[in-house]
Amino acid sequence: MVLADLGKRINSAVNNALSSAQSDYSTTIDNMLKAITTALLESDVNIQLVSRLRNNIKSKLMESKGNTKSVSNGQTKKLIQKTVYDELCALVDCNDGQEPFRPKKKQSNIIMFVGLQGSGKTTSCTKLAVYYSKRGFKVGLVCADTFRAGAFDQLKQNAIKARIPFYGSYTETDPVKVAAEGIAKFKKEKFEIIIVDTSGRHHQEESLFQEMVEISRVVKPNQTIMVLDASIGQAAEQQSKAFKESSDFGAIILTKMDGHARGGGAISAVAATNTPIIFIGTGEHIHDLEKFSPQSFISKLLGIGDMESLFETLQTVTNKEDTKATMENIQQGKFTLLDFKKQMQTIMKMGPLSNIAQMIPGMGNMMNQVGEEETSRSMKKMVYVLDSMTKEELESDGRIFIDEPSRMVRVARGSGTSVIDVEMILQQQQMMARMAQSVKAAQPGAAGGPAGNMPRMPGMPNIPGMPNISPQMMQQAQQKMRQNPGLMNNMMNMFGGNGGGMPDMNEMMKMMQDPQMQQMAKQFGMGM
Ligand SMILES: Nc1nc2c(ncn2[C@@H]2O[C@H](COP(=O)(O)OP(=O)(O)OP(=O)(O)O)[C@@H](O)[C@H]2O)c(=O)[nH]1
Repeated sequence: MVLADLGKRINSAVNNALSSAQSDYSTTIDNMLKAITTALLESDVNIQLVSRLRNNIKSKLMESKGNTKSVSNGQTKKLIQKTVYDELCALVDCNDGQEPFRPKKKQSNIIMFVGLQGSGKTTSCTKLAVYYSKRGFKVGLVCADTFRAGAFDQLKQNAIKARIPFYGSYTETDPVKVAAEGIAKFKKEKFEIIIVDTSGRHHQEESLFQEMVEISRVVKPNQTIMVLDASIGQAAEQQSKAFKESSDFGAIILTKMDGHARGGGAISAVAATNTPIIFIGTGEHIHDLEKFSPQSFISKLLGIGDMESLFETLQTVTNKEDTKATMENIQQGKFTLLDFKKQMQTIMKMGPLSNIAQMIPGMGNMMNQVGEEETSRSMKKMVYVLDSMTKEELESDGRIFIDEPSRMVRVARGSGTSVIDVEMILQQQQMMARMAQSVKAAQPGAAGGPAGNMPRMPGMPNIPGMPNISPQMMQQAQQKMRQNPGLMNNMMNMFGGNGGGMPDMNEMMKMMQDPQMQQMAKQFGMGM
């Protein structure tokens, strides 16, 4: 059973309880808890932890039961959902009360990795290097694994791919010496984060622990991270305890959380040892590293969406200047092809589409319908088309292509696509441009002129993965926006109109709960 199945089973246990025709409150709760605990045990979560969760949920729900005889009222339903959510968060919460490590700019922060061979150490070193490099740190990688032949080549290949400077040796056999040299070199060159990858062994051996102690003494790390393979499930607890005695690591990265049934078991087992899990590895790609927080993890598990992670990701990829320029255009009722290109690039920079979809409430389902590969292919094609346009074309409202259709042929040829592909992009951009006009019309004090005077492409086919919007739907949306300027303001804020150039997540959350917005989203084919 993979983690997504665990989420589904917990959800269905809760939903069954909420819609239960059973008149007895206590029996309904017992049935729900039975289904939840079975699902958790089958995900390799420790039996004592499961039993504690069960008792906590039961006692909290019985305590606040009051005169409730069944779960029929809305208040009780909310209480059940919240209690289950809180207790699941507590199950994976490994907060030991310490302030998390935060690297400081303009000084050398040394991070040392430890873990067994094959746990995903080298991969995670590169992922973390990319994570910090995207946040503006100068990062270097040191390979102090002289035990496994090929370890340096692996780190080197990863580092080159990720464009991270690296240090290692093909001839030196002393890992302590390589680590010291690498650190000295990067410190001299004023690197702000130096990540040291160390050797692993297949088993927890005395020689490995001794090596960790020696490297640690020389390296003097600001943070030591242990890498654990989540597929070992509950055994993660024992492994982390064994390492703790030799290398006093302060944080854990759990790898291979993608598609592994035992991930939930591993997280809860580690949480029980009170060592913070700081990231989880969710794939082999360098961007498949997610900051771990109990709330984010449980929200994603239950398909509620995870705005916290979305905001974090957006912060790293959004170019404030670009967002500001697009917002200025929208305020003037414009949305050029260049604005369109920037939006596409932002979405594509955010990493694998399935990861982004998971963060947005309801979007995961949409991706499931059309398929990630198809959606991703369509988006890439769009970028190729936009890349083949001239500056004049990009800065235009698209009319230029209708006046001179030969431009479409040229762009199609240049991008290796077809004229239909170019037309489809123009249609998408026009749709956004019409929305921008509605936004302008709905602004307080605006003349409120109709927003239908944009050029229209006849008979456009659907774009897989993109909502299919009819002119009627567009009109309805425009009307709703004009009727409700508050809604429009929320939308503006969401796209960065709140002055800081960044989406305002509070506004976004509020907006998602707005019944009108939800109705509109439904019309646009986007679940919320
Ligand atoms: N699916 C998945 N695979 C991962 C993840 N992290 C690492 N891997 C894969 O796990 C395998 C082992 O990863 P490495 O980074 O080589 O492991 P290591 O711990 O450095 O191993 P040694 O260098 O031998 O000590 C590789 O095939 C990685 O691509 C993850 O989060 N998800």
